[in-house]
Amino acid sequence: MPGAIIEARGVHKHFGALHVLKGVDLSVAEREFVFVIGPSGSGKSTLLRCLNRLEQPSSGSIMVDGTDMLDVKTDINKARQRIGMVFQSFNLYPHMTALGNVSLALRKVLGMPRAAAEARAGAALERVHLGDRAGHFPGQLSGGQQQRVAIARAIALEPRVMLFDEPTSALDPELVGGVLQVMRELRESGMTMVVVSHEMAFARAAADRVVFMADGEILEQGPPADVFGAPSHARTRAFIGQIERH
Ligand SMILES: Nc1ncnc2c1ncn2[C@@H]1O[C@H](COP(=O)(O)OP(=O)(O)OP(=O)(O)O)[C@@H](O)[C@H]1O
Repeated sequence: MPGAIIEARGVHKHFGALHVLKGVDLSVAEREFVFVIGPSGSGKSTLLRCLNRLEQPSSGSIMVDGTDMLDVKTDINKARQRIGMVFQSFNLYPHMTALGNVSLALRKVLGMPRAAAEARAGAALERVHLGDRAGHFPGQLSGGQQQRVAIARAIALEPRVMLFDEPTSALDPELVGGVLQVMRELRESGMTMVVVSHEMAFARAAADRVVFMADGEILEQGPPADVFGAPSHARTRAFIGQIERH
């Protein structure tokens, strides 16, 4: 794909005898919002984790922002600085404030001096609408607010792409909306995003492209209106039908 910022080709991943990714090709254009859906165990998280090499693919090629993620000569920590990731669990330090958590990442990863790191961390917290919670500890924040701190921590590093792995799955339903709103705003600001999530209404409303995975393969993909409205594959139809009955 011309202008792709993520280009994964023929990615296979085995965990022992388990063949989890079976030759996945995924290209993501700059500023594109790609939403990956599919049944549990289909390999969605593994694919996402291969993109920033949290998992080492068994074979294939992965280029992100011009960097060969699988080349042994690639400085993987440096490459990962340009790939923000948000997980289901927030992974915040409980003894540090929201500002402390975000600025620590800047100091550790970018080596920024404390004052500059705190200024940038404060701006990132503003972007996730937590400017007034900068001095709060994680235990004083709701799950949704903690996840927004985790998003602030990722965007403060000014990544070129953001990966989200089930970012709202651990949240009570009433806290999901605030996190999705922040993701929507991030997308509107032009961030390239790949999201694995079961938030189908959000996928319909906000994604540029929906990718349906089953059994380690991409079975179909396209604009949300097509994938949800007129899925071409029986497995997609079954999956969407099942989700919508719930
Ligand atoms: N580190 C690992 N070691 C062994 N098996 C793993 C590992 N990580 C994932 N798997 C297996 O790989 C398969 C795909 O898992 P993955 O988490 O990628 O699926 P998923 O589509 O994201 O599912 P879910 O929606 O349930 O998160 C599953 O069978 C899982 O048990």
